Amino acid sequence: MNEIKATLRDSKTARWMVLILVSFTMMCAYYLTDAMAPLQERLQANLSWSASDYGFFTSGYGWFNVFLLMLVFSGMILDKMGVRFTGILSIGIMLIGAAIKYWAISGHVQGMFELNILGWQAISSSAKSSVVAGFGFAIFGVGCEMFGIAANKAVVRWFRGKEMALAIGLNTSTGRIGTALAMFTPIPLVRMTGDISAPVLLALVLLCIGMLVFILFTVMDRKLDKEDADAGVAADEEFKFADILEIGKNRAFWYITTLCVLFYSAVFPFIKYAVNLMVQKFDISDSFAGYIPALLPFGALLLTPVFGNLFDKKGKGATIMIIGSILLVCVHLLFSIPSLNSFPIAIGLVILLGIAFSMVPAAMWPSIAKIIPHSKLGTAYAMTFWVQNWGLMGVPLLIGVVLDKYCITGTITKLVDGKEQVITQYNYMIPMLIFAFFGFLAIGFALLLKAEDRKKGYGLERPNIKE
Ligand SMILES: C[C@H](NC(=O)[C@@H](N)CCCCN)C(=O)O
Repeated sequence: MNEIKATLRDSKTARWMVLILVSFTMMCAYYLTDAMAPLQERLQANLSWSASDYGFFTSGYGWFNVFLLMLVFSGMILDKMGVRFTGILSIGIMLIGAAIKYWAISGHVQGMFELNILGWQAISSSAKSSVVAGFGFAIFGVGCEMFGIAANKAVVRWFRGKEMALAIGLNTSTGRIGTALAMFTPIPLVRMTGDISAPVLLALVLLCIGMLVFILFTVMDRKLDKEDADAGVAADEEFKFADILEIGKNRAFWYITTLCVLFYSAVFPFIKYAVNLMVQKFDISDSFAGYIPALLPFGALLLTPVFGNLFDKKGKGATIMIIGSILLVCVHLLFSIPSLNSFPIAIGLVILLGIAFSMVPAAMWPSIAKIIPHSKLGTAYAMTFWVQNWGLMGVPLLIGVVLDKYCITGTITKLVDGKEQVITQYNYMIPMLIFAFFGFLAIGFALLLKAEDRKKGYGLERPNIKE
């Protein structure tokens, strides 16, 4: 009988160490993604952005991923070059993008921008700084998504057959710490420094530390490669174009992917407007408003591993996704009711949204690993992220335009950071109904997934841990 040699992967300490290293960088990336979200009002007042400019800038995250198919290339690079190379490359790309974004909002870009193609106004008059910041965010988005798939693949590599869903859940949770910090640290930082770009600068410094931490991970991962080679563990197959076709033929994959774009379209874009919603609908003071949406990722950060662990031990992955989607619809419908505007309701709804935001990701990402072979996992995650990026790109823009067109209720003049500023007021009912509609469709796809799993026997309702 062949003796199976223990590798670094079999050491609990090594596995969890790897998770800490990868997750720290994930946290820095997520902080950078949302560090400007609480500044919507200030960006509008200080840089003369409209809600559409803010939506346009925010949609920048997905431009290159979607239109230049950068996510698909990222998946190929990941499956061909491995997690170490892809991880370092992605952090480098994030740093370049974030530096451009910083430059754009720190007063170096002034004036208005219009793009006319043969007399047709392709981009209506927008603040130049929002266009340049959007361009930087587009580059950053390429790196951030590339890092996301590399991190998922790294975690699966180290935790396969062990605490896989728990580890993916913890990795995602650490990302959520970044999002939570991004909700409540930027406004105090701007107040302290008097500089609207200070949060982005802090995020850039954090990401440089993230790069160093990730380099430590590559040292451990290289060691595992060597041990695997010595133990005769076959290296992953290289990427082939046929993989895309093969993954594309899997109906369950499309159900998960469609569920993913719908669900995330109702969460990440919501986060971008949540601080403003708290100020304008729930009348929460600007300095405190960020703490409420921070409960969302904070709740998710505590509960994602709980649901990941539940999935590992008890299964019920598809059912968890159905319940999470139902919860999402209920929360957005309640947010849309104008008379429900008290402080406890804001807190309660955000906490419920945090629970939904833990359930679906905790079951969704490990489910992909259950239906797609490991060698094609990078490509599969990339394809899912690509479809998801249509939502991350389109929905914030849609919400910005809807706010400007249908939701303005007036303007008020108030003191912001010691200056009198004119602030546009919005009624958020229509945006919340749009988010609820996405959630409603997500329930349908979660149900289809459960039926497909029953038919094909993928085991999404069965535990992940092999006893
Ligand atoms: C792991 C997963 N990541 C994604 O869905 C990314 N495509 C989007 C990251 C956006 C960063 N704020 C997740 O966060 O659940």
